[in-house]
Amino acid sequence: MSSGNCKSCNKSANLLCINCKEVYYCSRECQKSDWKNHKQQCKSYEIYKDEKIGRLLRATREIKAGSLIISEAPVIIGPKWTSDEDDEEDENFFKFSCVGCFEVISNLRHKCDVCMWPCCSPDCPGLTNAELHDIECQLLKMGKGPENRTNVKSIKKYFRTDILIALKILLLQRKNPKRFKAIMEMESNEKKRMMTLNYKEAEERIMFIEENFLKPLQKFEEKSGKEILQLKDKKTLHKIYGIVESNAMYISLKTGIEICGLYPTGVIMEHSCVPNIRYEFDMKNGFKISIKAGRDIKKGEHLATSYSNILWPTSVRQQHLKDNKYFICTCERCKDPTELGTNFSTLRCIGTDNNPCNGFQLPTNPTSEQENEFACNKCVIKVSNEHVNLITSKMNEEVDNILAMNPSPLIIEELIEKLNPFLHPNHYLLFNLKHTLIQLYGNHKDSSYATITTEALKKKLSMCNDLLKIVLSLDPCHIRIAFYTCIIYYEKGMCLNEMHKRNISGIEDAKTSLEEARRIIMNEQDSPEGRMVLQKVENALIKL
Ligand SMILES: C[S@@+](CC[C@H](N)C(=O)[O-])C[C@H]1O[C@@H](n2cnc3c(N)ncnc32)[C@H](O)[C@@H]1O
Repeated sequence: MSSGNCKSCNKSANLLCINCKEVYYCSRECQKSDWKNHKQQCKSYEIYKDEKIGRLLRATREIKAGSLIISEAPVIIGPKWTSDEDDEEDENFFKFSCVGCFEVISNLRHKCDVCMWPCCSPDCPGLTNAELHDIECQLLKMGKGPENRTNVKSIKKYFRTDILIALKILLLQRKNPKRFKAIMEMESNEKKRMMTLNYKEAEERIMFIEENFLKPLQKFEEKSGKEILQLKDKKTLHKIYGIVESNAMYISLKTGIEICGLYPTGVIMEHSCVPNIRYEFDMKNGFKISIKAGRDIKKGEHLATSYSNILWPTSVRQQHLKDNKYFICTCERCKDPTELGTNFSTLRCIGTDNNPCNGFQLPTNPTSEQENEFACNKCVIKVSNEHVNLITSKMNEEVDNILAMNPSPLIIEELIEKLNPFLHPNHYLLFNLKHTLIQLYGNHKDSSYATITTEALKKKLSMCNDLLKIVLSLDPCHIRIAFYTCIIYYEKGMCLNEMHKRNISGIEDAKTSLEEARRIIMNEQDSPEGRMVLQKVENALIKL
């Protein structure tokens, strides 16, 4: 254990400040008594305003990897404001969220005593929690209820959880005006989202809110002569949805259900496709967020998270950020046609009939939708962006269809063979196929470790090494795709273990790979998948 001198009384001490990891205390009392002095030194960031990005967080000193930078409670928590596609598809599928704790309920046995909205149990603690259902319960009570209380379609049409987050925020103006003000000061991208698809979808939700809850509220206000909510117009509701779309963070509950929350300082973090921040939520402690340095951060660096999926290629990430967060990302990965040397979007150049080419086609201007095209690094051939989008989306569809069918290793091998002449070996579509394939080699009925050939083992090992190069370039500190990287190390370890049994590799190599898998997944123990994979890796290490 490391030690130093207590910052308060100078005695020898080994209690390190968990936040900055810079100073020691001999006891909690000494730490508490010094907090007023230490507070400013401990804080490692400042809020800075940039012309293009708006507010952002900037490191005021060097921050070591793993240090806690921010720990704060949400200003609001609620169900997501968009419905999952699966739920929309099947209109008779009976799936609701509990209005108290947001967990899925598959029947309507229980209802909140006050507003009659579905809940998981009359004892659900969320129902009476001042931070959760209590905020909107009285307004929901004013609602008309479903048109037909025995018809699933009608019930589903009424109990819409996608409206709850906006209602909660609207009601904060009465329940907690300070929080309401803090939320209304967040970025809403008001002008940029005008008439976008998000705007149109929000418009429909707003009309539902007005018809079912705000009209009855207005009637009540007129009758009683009391104003309950000062702001309840369409413009305010659109601003609220704009704020939620631009700032809300997704939180996965233990059961895998995703909800969302707004955090006072957390929302200021900017986006980068090469993030330096990781965060986790404490479900048992009011969904408090802990924001930590994902790697060593230098003084002056911006604190950045990724609003997108870093396993998507640049064109897809760009479109997603443009459609949902209303900006064009110009981070080092987006500007680099090779995507940090991975060639994640690179195609093969097929040349012409007379002049076949073995070069590669790369985007010329990846951050510009209008000016971008693909150009060969060996010949003069260029391909338009639209053409590339068209052929990759067709291939994407085929890959998705095959992967959805629980394919055998052979079927995936055949598809890789088919796409190989058109794509760089590291292209994201081949990455997806190979990431599935390494998990099937040795573990599928057609390719178990008992029957797999040594040649196939060598192929699996080489594929694992290729995939590792990609994930370690995209996410060297395991900030966002730890799960994917851990799986590759695990499969590599299992493959090396089998090779050891066949006397073609040392056991140490297998152990090193499995230990790396364990180290990486340790940070992901909060998620059910993370815990499951950790268990799998530990079992494999025991059996070595
Ligand atoms: C969660 S907010 C971040 C805080 C915001 N900058 C503010 O002033 O409140 C997200 C919005 O910030 C802006 N933003 C975040 N990252 C950006 C980036 N890398 N480039 C340009 N704008 C960015 C976009 O307007 C985006 O919709």
